[in-house]
Amino acid sequence: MGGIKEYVNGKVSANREQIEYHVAKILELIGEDTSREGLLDTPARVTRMYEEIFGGYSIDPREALGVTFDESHEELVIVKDIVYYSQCEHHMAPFFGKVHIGYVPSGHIAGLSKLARLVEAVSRRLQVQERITAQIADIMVEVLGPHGVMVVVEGEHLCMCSRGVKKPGSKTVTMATRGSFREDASARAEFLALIKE
Ligand SMILES: Nc1nc2c(ncn2[C@@H]2O[C@H](COP(=O)(O)OP(=O)(O)OP(=O)(O)O)[C@@H](O)[C@H]2O)c(=O)[nH]1
Ligand SMILES: [Zn+2]
Repeated sequence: MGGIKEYVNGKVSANREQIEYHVAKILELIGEDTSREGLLDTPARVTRMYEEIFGGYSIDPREALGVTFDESHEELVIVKDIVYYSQCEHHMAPFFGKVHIGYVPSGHIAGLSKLARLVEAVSRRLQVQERITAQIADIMVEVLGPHGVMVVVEGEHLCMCSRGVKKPGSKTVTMATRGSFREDASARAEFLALIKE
């Protein structure tokens, strides 16, 4: 993993005026009338939306996970069905679904809400689903040093639904395993069974 820059580079708020200007330009270039009532506030609204949907750039995911406790529990912990919304980096179209995280602690446990904060920090960016999955697993390893981590991400990609290949309802499932989950097929099977319940 690299330095803090790799994760924290949020610029939307600092560049608000420029973003508004360029959104208005795009509206013009697609043939819209930017002076009509319904579009008057659209550049500012889109910019505010960007602050939200790209808010992950302003958060270091390692800090999001930062609150940990020393605890001797060394059995599987799962937080499942964590809803996320992200934007695909190829089309800037939304993709969204659920993240399931399982880990076997080794001396440190994470505050449960912090796992959801970690998901927010890595997903509210331009992303690909595979990278969200791997980053969550790698940051869990880095911050908690667990015996093992397994992450499953389910996603529906609007760039595959409303355009292009047009296959609404298709789901992408990605998985990352680290440590004990990589070596132990029965641990993977146990995790997969528990997230299905
Ligand atoms: N692996 C992966 N691919 C993604 C993700 N999000 C979008 N894509 C894909 O990125 C690819 C970009 O392909 P291109 O051929 O460059 O773009 P395109 O011409 O718009 O492709 P189509 O979507 O097939 O129309 C598409 O196949 C998308 O489905 C993701 O999270 N992971
Ligand atoms: Zn896409």
